[in-house]
Amino acid sequence: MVKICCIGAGYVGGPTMAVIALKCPSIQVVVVDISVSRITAWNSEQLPIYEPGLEDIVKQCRGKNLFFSTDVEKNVAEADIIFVSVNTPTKTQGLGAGKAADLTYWESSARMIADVSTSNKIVVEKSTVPVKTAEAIEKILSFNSKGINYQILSNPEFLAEGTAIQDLFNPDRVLIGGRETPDGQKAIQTLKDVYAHWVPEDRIITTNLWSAELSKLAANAFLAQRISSVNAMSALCEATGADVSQVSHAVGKDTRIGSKFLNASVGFGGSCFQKDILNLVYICECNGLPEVANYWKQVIKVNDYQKKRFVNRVVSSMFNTVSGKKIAILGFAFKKDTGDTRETPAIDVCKELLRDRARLSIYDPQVTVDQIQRDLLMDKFDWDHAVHLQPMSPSTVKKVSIVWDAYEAARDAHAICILTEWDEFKTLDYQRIFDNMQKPAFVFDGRNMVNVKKLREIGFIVYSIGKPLDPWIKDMPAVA
Ligand SMILES: NC(=O)c1ccc[n+]([C@@H]2O[C@H](COP(=O)([O-])OP(=O)(O)OC[C@H]3O[C@@H](n4cnc5c(N)ncnc54)[C@H](O)[C@@H]3O)[C@@H](O)[C@H]2O)c1
Ligand SMILES: O=c1ccn([C@@H]2O[C@H](COP(=O)(O)OP(=O)(O)O[C@H]3O[C@H](CO)[C@@H](O)[C@H](O)[C@H]3O)[C@@H](O)[C@H]2O)c(=O)[nH]1
Repeated sequence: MVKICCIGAGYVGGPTMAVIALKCPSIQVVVVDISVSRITAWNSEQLPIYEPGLEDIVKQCRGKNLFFSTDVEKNVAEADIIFVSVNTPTKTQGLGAGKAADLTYWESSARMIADVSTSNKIVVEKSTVPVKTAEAIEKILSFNSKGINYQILSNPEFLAEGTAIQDLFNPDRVLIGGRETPDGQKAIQTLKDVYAHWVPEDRIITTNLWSAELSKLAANAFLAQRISSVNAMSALCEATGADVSQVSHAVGKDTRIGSKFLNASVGFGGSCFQKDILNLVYICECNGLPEVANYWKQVIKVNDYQKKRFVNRVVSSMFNTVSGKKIAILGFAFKKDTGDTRETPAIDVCKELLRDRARLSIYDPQVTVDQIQRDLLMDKFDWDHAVHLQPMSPSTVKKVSIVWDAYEAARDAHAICILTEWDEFKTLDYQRIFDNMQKPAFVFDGRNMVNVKKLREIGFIVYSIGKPLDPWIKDMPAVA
């Protein structure tokens, strides 16, 4: 029986290994992690991450050919294929701080593999890493090899949160990079055989190591670039009376451009886009390519501009002051169908509003009170580091209440900001909400999901990203 061990039981390690276990009953899969609480949760009724469809799969396979364990060394030693799916955050200190990927967790995993291995291994980079990381890992392993043959493969993951299971069941492509030697090609074939249990062969792409590593960064940069492009257009739409939804529909109808990923928003979030583009920028700079670095840097700058622009709209519309005013925040996760808040635009928006002395009442169906408190206290990039580097028992952020109902959040509020596109926000009783709010009552829709016409009929003053402006808002330009 082929034995797979995955180091890192996070948003990638957990779902990908669960799907491999489901699709390959003849393979034994063990997911290991140094975090005892995470492993305990994977072995419990309450999984550590919320992902539609995941619970069913875990329940089907757990205890049969899918196991979660904190016994990292034993399971690594016994495995034939080791996936490394640990976090690769942005460095917060030292050389490359604020840009370069921090490979501390990756390197310690590689050293541990070298320490405990007694048989040949295929080591698979599942984490998103800088191009050429495989070479560094090869060096660590070969300097400590004790005669063991290690083959390193790059197999970046393209799943998106909220649709992870769907993406894993039916991937656009599976990418495997390896050495162009006979041993390298043999290792590629072994991994290909795993995916071939359910992925059609023509969707399994094989490349050299560096192309696979770089393709992951490139794919995320291209995706994020589309959002920054449409968000940049949204500012111009507001200035000219064009409607960004109509513009993206018209643009996306061109089959060369395509319609996906053209929704204007308060900004992209999530643990990957910003981190991976910063990483790409740093790699370009290190390779003496400042023009290329600046090109990609602009994607992040436009994203920051979009978040700032949204807050400016809120404050300027409300007579340039939100001091002491209650503002309801609907949605805190970085997108719907996940409880993940890493780099969510809600953090920046909330922090800015708090700086302007607003009182916030936050509602999200999947994010815990503790997580929101932690996020509002944490410094940039700290979220992706070990727990001991994060505020341990967050003291309550004053002026923030976290409630479990959108109506409660909006009661007596002056304004509502919609920051995550949860489906339930489409069907709220906005008349009831309006009746219980201070007047004038504002809705700032950061996800373009409300029916603007209906809400204006109720009496709301509505701001929707990139849409023709309410006359009220038009007269109050958002100047930074
Ligand atoms: N989240 C996504 O949607 C996504 C998608 C594609 C790729 N990625 C990439 O995959 C990687 C993992 O992302 P994630 O979101 O799953 O991260 P995560 O933080 O949810 O999980 C990483 C896990 O690795 C564990 N870990 C760290 N060092 C360890 C060690 N030495 N031994 C054992 N366990 C260790 C941590 O405790 C943590 O539970 C990152 O490189 C990320 O960029 C993420
Ligand atoms: O038209 C759009 C599409 C997305 N977003 C926002 O962009 C962010 C990222 O969304 P999405 O890409 O769907 O989720 P992620 O889970 O971050 O997935 C991205 O990052 C992963 C980690 O690298 C990759 O594996 C995926 O392919 C890539 O889509 C979220 O805040 C979305 O709300 C928009 O604002 N407009």
